[in-house]
Amino acid sequence: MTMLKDPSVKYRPFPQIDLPNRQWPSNTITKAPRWLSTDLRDGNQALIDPMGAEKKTRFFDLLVKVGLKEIEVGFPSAGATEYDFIRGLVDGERIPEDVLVQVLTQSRQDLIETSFKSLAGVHEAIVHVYNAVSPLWRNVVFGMDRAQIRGIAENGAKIIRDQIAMYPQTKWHVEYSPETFSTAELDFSIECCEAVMEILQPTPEHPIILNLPATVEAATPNIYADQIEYFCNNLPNRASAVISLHTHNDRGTGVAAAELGLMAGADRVEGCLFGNGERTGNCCLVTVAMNMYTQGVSPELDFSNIDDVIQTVEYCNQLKVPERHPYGGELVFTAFSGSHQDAIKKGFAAQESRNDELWAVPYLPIDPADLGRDYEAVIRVNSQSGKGGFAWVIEQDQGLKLPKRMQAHFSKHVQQLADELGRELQAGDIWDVFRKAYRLDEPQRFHLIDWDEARSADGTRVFAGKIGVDGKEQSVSGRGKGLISSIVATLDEGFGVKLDVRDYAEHSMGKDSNAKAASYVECVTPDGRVIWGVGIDEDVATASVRALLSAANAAA
Ligand SMILES: CC(=O)SCCNC(=O)CCNC(=O)[C@H](O)C(C)(C)COP(=O)(O)OP(=O)(O)OC[C@H]1O[C@@H](n2cnc3c(N)ncnc32)[C@H](O)[C@@H]1OP(=O)(O)O
Ligand SMILES: CC(C)C(=O)C(=O)O
Repeated sequence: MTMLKDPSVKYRPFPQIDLPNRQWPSNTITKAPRWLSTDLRDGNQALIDPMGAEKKTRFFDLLVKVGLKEIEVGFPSAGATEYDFIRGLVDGERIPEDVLVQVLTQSRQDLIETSFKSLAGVHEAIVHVYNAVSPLWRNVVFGMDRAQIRGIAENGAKIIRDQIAMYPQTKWHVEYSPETFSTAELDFSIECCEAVMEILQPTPEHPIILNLPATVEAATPNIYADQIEYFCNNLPNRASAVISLHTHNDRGTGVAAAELGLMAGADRVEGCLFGNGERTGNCCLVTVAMNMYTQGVSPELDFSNIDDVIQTVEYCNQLKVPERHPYGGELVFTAFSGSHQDAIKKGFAAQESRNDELWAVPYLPIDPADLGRDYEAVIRVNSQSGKGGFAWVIEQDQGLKLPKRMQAHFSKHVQQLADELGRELQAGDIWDVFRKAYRLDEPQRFHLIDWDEARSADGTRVFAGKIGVDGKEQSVSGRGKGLISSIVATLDEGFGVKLDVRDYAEHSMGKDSNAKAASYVECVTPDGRVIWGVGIDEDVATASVRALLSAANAAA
C-alpha cells in the first residue's frame, strides 16, 4: 500500500487565481476558433514509433481533407526524418495555398536556423519557438533565474527576426510559447511574451501567436480559464496577438480546459485528433469541434466520415482510438441496456413522425449519421437488453415490425439465449431464435401447399386449402366471416386444432411493390396458452394463412 493517508504531505492544492471580476463563466462559444493540429509534432513525439515519411504524408493529407488550415508538421531539428519530410512537403508543392504549416524549435540558434532551412521556399509558414517559464523548470531544468529565462526567449526572438530577413520570399508568422504557462506566475509569462513582442514588433494586421500551454495539466479547467482571461486582460498590445491554447489531459480535462479557455477570450486551439500527444495526450480536436457542432455552431472542420478519419489515425499512430472516445469510439452510439434501447427506439419514431430537422433523440446527443455512422449499431443486444432492443435489431435486419405484445412474448426466448451464450447476440442469432420460436422452418406438422378462397351467397368466406400434414397432403376447408375466421374454422374442423384469435397485425416489409408482407397472429388455446404465429409471404393474404399455420404448429 503506497497511497499516503494524508496526501497533503506530498501534494499541494493549486492556488486560486485572483480574478474577482471574471467574465468567462457568462460567455459562450459562438464561432469556430483557428485550429492547429499538432498531430505531426506533439502527437508524433509521444509515439512509441514516431511516424516516417509515408505515415506523416498520409496524416498530413487527412488533416488537409478534414479542413485544418494550420498544421504543425514537425520539429525539423530533431533529425533527418523530420527535416526531409518537411522539405518534401515544400519541394513537392504538397502544401495547399490556404494551409499554413508550422514547425517547432527550441530557442537555440542552430535549431532555429535548421528550422528556417527546412521551410525555405514555402509561400507562408509559422515558426514556433518555446522555452519553459515556470519555477520548477527554471530551477530544475535550466538552473536560471527569471531574467535569464526571459533572456532565452529574447535571444530566440532576435534569431528569428534575423532569419526572417534572410528568407524574404516567404510570408512568415511567429508563434511563441511560454512553455509550462499554466504552472508559471502569470506576470512572468506576460513579461516573457511582452519581451518577445518588443523584438518582433507584431501589429494587429500581422500579429504574433502567443500560445499558452497547459504543458502539464495541474488544476481544474476553471483555473486555466482564469489564467487565459487574466493574460488577455493584462497583455499590453493585446490586439497584436492571437491567443492560442495548447492543453494537455493529465487530469482528464484537456478538452474542458480548451473550451473554457475559448470562453475566456482565446482565438485559437492547438490539439490532436482523438487526443494523441504527450502522456495522457493533448486536447482532442475532434471532441472540441463536435461539441461545438452539437451546440449549433459550425466548427468548420469536417468529421462527417469519422470512420475513415479513425482508420488513418490508427494506422499512422499505431494506437487504437478507444471504444468510448467521444464521437469516434466504436461504442459511443450503441445502447445495450433495455431502458436506453426503449427510449432510443421511441426517439427515432418520434423524430420520424415530427418530420423536422431538430435533433431530439434520448441518449443520443448527436445524430450518428452526422459522423457517417449508420443506425444499425445504435442498438445491440446482450443480457442487459430489453424488448425494444431486439425488436429494433430484427426490424433493421429483417424488416419485421413485431407487435408490442409479441415483443414481450419473444423477449423470453432472446433473454434465455443471451444468458445461455453469455455474450452479445448478433442479428443472425436473434433471427435464428425467432425462426425457431415461431416455427418458420420446415419440417413442421402443418405446412401450406396451396390455398384458395370463395365467397358464398350468404356473404361468408370459404377457405379451401391443401395442407401438408405430417408429410401427407390433405384438402380441407372451412367457412367464416373473413379470411382469418375461415382458416380458424378449417383448422378446427379439419384437424381439431382450436384457436381463439386475440390479435392480428400485418405490414409490408419494404416500400417497393416487390416487398414481402408479414402477418402476426396472437391466439389462445382452450387450455389457456398464449401462442403467436408468424407468416411471411409475397402475398399478404398468404402471409396470414402461414401465420395461422405457424400458430397451429405450436398448438398441436
Ligand atoms: C513541451 C514540448 O513538447 S516541447 C517539444 C519537445 N519535443 C522534442 O524534444 C522532440 C525533438 N527534440 C529533439 O530531437 C532533441 O531534443 C533536439 C535535437 C531538439 C535537441 O537535442 P539535444 O541538443 O540533445 O538537447 P536536449 O533536447 O536534451 O535539450 C537539452 C538542453 O537544451 C536546453 N533547452 C531545453 N529546451 C530549451 C528551449 N526551449 N530553448 C532553449 N534551450 C532549451 C536545456 O536546458 C538543455 O541545456 P543544457 O544541455 O545546457 O542542460
Ligand atoms: C511546445 C509547447 C507548446 C508544448 O508542446 C507544450 O507545452 O505542451
